[in-house]
Amino acid sequence: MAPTGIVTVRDSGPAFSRNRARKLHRASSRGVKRSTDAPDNTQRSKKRRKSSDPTVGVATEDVDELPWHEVDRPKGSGEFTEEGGMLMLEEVDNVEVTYEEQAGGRKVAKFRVKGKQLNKKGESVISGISHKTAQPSKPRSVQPAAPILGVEQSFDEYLIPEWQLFPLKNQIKRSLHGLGFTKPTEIQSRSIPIALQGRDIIGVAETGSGKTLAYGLPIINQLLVKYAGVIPPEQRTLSALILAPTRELALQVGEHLRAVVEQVNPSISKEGVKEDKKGPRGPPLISIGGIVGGMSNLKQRRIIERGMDIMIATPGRLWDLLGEDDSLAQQVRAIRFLVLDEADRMIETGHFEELHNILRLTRRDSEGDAIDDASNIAFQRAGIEVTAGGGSTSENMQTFVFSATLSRDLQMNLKKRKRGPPRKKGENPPSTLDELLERLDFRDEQPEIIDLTPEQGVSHTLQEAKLECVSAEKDLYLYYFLLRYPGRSLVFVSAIDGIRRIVPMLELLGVNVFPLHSQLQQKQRLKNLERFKAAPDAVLVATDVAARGLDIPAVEHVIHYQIPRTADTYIHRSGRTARAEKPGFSLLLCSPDEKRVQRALLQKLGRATEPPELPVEHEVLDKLKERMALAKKIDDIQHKIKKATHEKNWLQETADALEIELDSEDQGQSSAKVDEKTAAQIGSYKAQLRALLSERVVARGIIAKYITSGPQPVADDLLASSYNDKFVGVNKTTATHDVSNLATGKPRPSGR
Ligand SMILES: Nc1ncnc2c1ncn2[C@@H]1O[C@H](COP(=O)(O)OP(=O)(O)OP(=O)(O)O)[C@@H](O)[C@H]1O
Repeated sequence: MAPTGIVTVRDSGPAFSRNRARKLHRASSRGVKRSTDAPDNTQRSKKRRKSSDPTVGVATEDVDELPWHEVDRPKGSGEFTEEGGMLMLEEVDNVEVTYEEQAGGRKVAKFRVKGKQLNKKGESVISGISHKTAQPSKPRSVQPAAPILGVEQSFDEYLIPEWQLFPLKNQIKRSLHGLGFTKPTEIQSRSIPIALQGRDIIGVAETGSGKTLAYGLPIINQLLVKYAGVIPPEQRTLSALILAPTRELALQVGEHLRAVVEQVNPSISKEGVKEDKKGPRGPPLISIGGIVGGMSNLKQRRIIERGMDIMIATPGRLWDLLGEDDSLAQQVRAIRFLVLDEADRMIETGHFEELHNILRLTRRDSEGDAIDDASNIAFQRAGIEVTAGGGSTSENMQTFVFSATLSRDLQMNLKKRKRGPPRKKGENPPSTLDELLERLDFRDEQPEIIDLTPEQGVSHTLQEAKLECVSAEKDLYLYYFLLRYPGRSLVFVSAIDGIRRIVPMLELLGVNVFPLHSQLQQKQRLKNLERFKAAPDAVLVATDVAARGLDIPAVEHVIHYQIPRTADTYIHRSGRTARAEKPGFSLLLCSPDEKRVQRALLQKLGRATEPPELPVEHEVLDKLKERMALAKKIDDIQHKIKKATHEKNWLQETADALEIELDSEDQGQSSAKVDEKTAAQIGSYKAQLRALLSERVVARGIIAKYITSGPQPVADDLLASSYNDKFVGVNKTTATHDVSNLATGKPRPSGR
């Protein structure tokens, strides 16, 4: 009698339940066994369970020929005795299961042992039996690469049914499933089919709506098609150039695309066989590289020499490198995909010229030369040899322009430009962005414009609010907010000086805070971002360098410490939270002197009403004033010391350079005395602050000593941990909750 067992899968889905085992047993005349490497357990088991459905069946022929081996029976398995029960448990490694559709829509599973050589008929050979596999697209000599690269592995579409209709390679679908992206976002479902048809796209959709994969998946798909059945060369030539406005964004886009690619292609050995993650690593199937400012030149040269399929670059650094490397310039000319991510921001970052020159490399014809004498000079200066209209640009290059904020005017202009007469020579374009887009040589007669701009400009899952306070108290309100609503918070300020003041002060107050601005070294910028991402309660104080595109998981709050200069900046800053359908909160701190700017901002955003005011527990706020005053005193003194030390160093350096001796007065003996006194003062302030920070702030009406009595006994709440950790007598609530309750007129839930 053939042994009875369980078919299950090691790497996906839970083990079979007892019930399921019984049903499986019924579904197969020979009994079922346990496989440990089939990819799609859950759905497959569903099909088996539905075996009464005539269109779904499982071919079990030859199953017994697979190299099964017995494994220990789990404890309690003897209970499965009804209907014959489970007598033994077996498993098998490295078996791939594919489904073949047969007449009448019946699906039949075929089994193949991975890594086995194909015979002459393209069949894999195992234990003396043959199983048909799909043929590689071109007949090829037998080589180990074929089973992995030549044959697209099966993927059970039912695992992510909402991606089923998208003609993407199975590898991508498997990866989307692995990443948990079970359905496309709206911008993805609108863009991907069009991009796969070879069309150009201008896509506008709210922040955090998945624009990166909207353009990224079609690019990866095309590369998978290109490499199907072929071992990619060690040295790649560039297929896609993605331009992004900031270093962080460029690196993040790279990580995002790499996550999709790596899920399915851990690595390819020199022989083309897919290796285990722990095994020897060869070149990746799709190579993605980043070229950004602030990275070592040597490292970037290495990346370029190694070659890549997809390059993500900031325009400034790429233009520098193009000047040094003719072959790179030639590769850029021949790219298959050009992407401008956050196109509108790129022209704000002062890299318009570089961007414009890079775009010119991708133009097919000499039309651009009439508008472009200046860039001819730039090319000569940079030492780049470009023959206008030269034949090496690709005819089928696709262009994707994406942002959360491309004005409707601009989109209209783009349409008109294609239909209407060309602009006369000497006539200025309506805006810098229009001018930029004019440099784009869309191969498409009429690029597809997908405009999903939300009416409010910001993500539909964002709760907005404002808090009016005088400038001098913004620090206090900020500190209050961070304690009152713990969670990952991103604070935007308009100038680096503000960061230099706010960060040390919050540090003194015990807040886990990090700075991010353009004057920090690149390494430090990335390190701070990583630290911010790692701690759930961390605070990042940043300039608008962090406003665009950064996808930091679970940012709960965005605080505009100063009113942003433009509506777009407000939208992008606020878009660092409420991403991928998650809720988020944005708070505008507004002082009386900013009121006019705030009104103008709201008008630009098309808002008829102001955002609701965040309710504040004033009695708690008052109690924070003492802490804040001490922190300010300490910070002021430390700042003065730093400044004095800096001046002293400068004096000494100048004296050294002039080869003169400083007398004792110059050397600042008196300042040493001041230092001692000051150090004592700082010590005393710090001790006071420490004492205050060690106590929890107690709201009015609470008698902390008598938590079980008094006008408001709080013991029950403390036991239930429903209180805010930092404030006794104030309930744990979210800012979104408090503001929306206020808007609906419900009683305030927080505090008492
Ligand atoms: N189909 C999907 N399902 C679930 N999450 C997704 C999906 N596609 C992308 N995401 C996730 O959504 C988040 C936002 O994606 P992305 O950074 O591409 O947004 P964006 O539209 O470019 O935002 P921004 O305008 O701010 O740059 C990312 O964390 C990404 O991993």
